[in-house]
Amino acid sequence: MLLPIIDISNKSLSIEFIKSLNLVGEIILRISDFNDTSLLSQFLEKHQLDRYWLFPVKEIVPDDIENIIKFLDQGAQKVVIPLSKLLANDCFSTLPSDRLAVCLNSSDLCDEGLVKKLSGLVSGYLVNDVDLDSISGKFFQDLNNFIQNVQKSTLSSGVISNVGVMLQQEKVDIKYSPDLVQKLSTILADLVVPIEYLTMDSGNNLLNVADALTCTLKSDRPDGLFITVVVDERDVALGVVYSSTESVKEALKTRTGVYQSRKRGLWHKGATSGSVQELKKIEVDCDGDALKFTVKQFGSGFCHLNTRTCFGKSNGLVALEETLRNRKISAPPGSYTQKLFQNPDLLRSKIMEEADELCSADTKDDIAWESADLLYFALAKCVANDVSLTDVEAHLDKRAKKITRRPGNAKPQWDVSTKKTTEINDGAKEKPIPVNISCKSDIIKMQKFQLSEIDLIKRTSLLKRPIINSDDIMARVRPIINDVRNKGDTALIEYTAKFDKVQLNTPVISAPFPQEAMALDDVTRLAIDQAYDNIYKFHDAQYDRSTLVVETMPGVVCSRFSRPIERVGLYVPGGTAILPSTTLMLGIPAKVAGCKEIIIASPPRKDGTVVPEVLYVAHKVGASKVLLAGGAQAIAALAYGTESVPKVDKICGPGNQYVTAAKMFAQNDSSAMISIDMPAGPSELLVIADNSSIPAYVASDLLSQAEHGTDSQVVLVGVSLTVEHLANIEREIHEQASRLPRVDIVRVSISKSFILQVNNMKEAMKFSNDYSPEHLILHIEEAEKWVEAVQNAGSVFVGAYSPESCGDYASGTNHTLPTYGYARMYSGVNTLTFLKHITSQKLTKQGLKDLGYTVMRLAEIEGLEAHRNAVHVRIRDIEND
Ligand SMILES: NC(=O)c1ccc[n+]([C@@H]2O[C@H](COP(=O)([O-])OP(=O)(O)OC[C@H]3O[C@@H](n4cnc5c(N)ncnc54)[C@H](O)[C@@H]3O)[C@@H](O)[C@H]2O)c1
Ligand SMILES: N[C@H](CO)Cc1c[nH]c[nH+]1
Repeated sequence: MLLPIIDISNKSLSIEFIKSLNLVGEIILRISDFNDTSLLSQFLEKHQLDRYWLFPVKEIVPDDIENIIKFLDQGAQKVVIPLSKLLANDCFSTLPSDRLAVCLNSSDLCDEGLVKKLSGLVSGYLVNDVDLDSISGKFFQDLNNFIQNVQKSTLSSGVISNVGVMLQQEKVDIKYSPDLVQKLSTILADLVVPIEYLTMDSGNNLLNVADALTCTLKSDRPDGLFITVVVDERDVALGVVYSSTESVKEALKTRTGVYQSRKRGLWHKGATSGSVQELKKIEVDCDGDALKFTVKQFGSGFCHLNTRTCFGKSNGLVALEETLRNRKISAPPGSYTQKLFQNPDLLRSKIMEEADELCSADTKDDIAWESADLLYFALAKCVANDVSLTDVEAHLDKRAKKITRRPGNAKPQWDVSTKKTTEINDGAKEKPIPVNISCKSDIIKMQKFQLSEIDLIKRTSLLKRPIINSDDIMARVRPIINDVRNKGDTALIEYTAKFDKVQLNTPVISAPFPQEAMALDDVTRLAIDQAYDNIYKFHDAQYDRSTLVVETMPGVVCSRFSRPIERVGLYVPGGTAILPSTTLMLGIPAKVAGCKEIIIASPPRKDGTVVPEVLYVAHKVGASKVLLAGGAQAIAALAYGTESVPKVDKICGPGNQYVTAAKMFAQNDSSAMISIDMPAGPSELLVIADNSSIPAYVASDLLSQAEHGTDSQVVLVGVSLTVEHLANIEREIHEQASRLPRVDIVRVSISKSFILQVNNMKEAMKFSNDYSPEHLILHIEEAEKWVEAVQNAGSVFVGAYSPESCGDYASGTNHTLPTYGYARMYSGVNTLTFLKHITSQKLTKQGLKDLGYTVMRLAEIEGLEAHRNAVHVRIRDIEND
């Protein structure tokens, strides 16, 4: 759409105008002194900008990133770096890609490899110096291709990239028109417009901001109005209204809630009732047919019924804040809340008491309960001092933009830790670590061993996985299985309520699944479809549909043909992560094999529904039912059947210890008559890396498995790594881990994992084969050559550009693989997992005659006379013929 650009040294800028501009999106700020933050600080304070990019003039972008971090910490959404600098310096890759943009020339768009080089580095692209006349020619096509490649390359990252087009400024008659904005928006490009060319009114050669906003919108109403959702600063929906270009113009000019009434024309919200609105933001929805106005609502509320919203009462923290505010104004006699307002000492004591109780809580319920208590008293403190939830959230949002984290150590009086790890790298001064989520200060690191320094006992212990107390787990699983066998659906529903905290009416959804329950956005659907195609291709190629025919001797023909296993149950874990990918990995080979009935089981979401992505895949693979249950209860239902779940012949899929134990139990129970794929457990990975490896890649691979669960185990086998190289890998592990949303899981799994230094590749391979990892990644020179030496592993990833994530999701191989060392004797899930083979034979008279004496002699040796006789009666006839 529109990306306004402002030179902050320009003294004649209107504060009001810039504030209005910021309501419709981010603004690019041109700065000419990168070392002086004061000019920028003054500018930001004066104009109260909260959404902006920084675009330093070319010469001043420093190679060292300290200053960039400083600006990002200060709140810049993105910093723009010239292409040459970005590619020349590795250090930019340590910054989050959603906070960097690159400045390119139009000629760079034709460089085919560029998008790949920039992917994962930046999320904004400014195409500089574009000739206005070229926009309708070849440039437009190049730009379109470039943008499509950018979108494809960021498909799975969830980061949305902006591409802005900056026109050459030399032309005096330059005209920024809504048509131009509209044309670029058709290929998802934004027009960068210097503020001097923008207006909130009208003017010669000036572009009206509201026109630029609404020209990209489409209305599906005959009156051409745009549906507008109005939300408060906490994103709570207040109501739905309509806007026109005129009303948006007025709203931007006045920075208040102005809409278009279908009956009364322009509608200044609150003009008569006093319930006015201060406009905070206007956004366009993803497909350009609706607007969202974020407002600060004054007065009794948004609704004509004098309630805050048109959708009834609020709940949760919003409702609590409202109640506390009301109590502050007038409270019923004896109100405890008012007592708190009047007695700050009591309030202080309660906050301390509840914080202490929260620290001691350890079950899910207790933690939720104690957190609720603490939030109540914390909010009472806020309301007593006129601090709103919005004020609190503004701080959180500001902190979320910071990419360096504070050490986060507790003050001495609260510090209960035994080890005080405040220094990094043996005493080196702690340098800022780009991270935006965690305040924990401990270094995230793996244990370290040197093969030449450990004895055989230690080596053997390193090969073992953490011990699971199977008696204990079995004791928990057995009653669950028995209950499901005896009480069927009722038990399933009870256990889902107990473990997954969801009360279901029915535990099963049958095909055809409702379209709305598997509705996905285009990007997600495309990603799943592409993964589906690759996985299908690879698994289809595994299926040899021909019959094997061998004439073992003249007249003796043996053959073998395959048949699908008819009814299969596929378990898709869902405890800590949603796993549509596992649905693909199990469902596709079952479909390729031709299984008649595919039933997918997965724990339901908190609202009792199935993750739409999982349901979409279930639909694609032709599943007949989805069972909304997890754990041992789901496995029991599949193994024994219930009123609504048909019993299956084979159960496949990974899961936690309860799932694995239940699969093993059912497999050993002959009354269940069931087989399983393999005993798959917590994810694991072994990386072999030498000095040619790229530390950031090695670390990223280790973390990609460590994030699965606290029980995941990752191993790095270092081949003669130099001290410096190993330190780089360790630093990357810490820095990248600290930035992960699942840092708390990683902190535990990484601390249980280890690095083993060995002297050469032979030692490394020997250790890896003995360990038999689920995944093996080779970050070594001539990696391909070493694949031959792999004896035991679930799946191998060869070279720097084969991250395990590709195999986890979309390259084509399967990700349900043997763990726990079972790669010594099991294969991962594949098409054969869902097939069985039947053999047949046909002997001619002559064939039987020639083989008969051998068979009769062998039967004689075993003393099985009936066997011998079955041949004898025939041979006798043949010989008498
Ligand atoms: N090898 C692979 O291909 C692969 C792929 C994905 C995930 N995984 C692994 O699968 C596992 C997924 O585990 P998860 O927990 O996230 O999901 P899950 O679906 O396996 O388990 C969740 C279920 O566990 C049951 N449960 C939880 N606490 C229980 C208790 N105290 N007693 C009895 N039952 C209980 C509940 O019924 C819940 O629905 C992880 O270990 C992960 O590493 C492996
Ligand atoms: N790495 C897992 C197998 O161990 C599979 C997976 C699912 N989602 C992401 N990865």
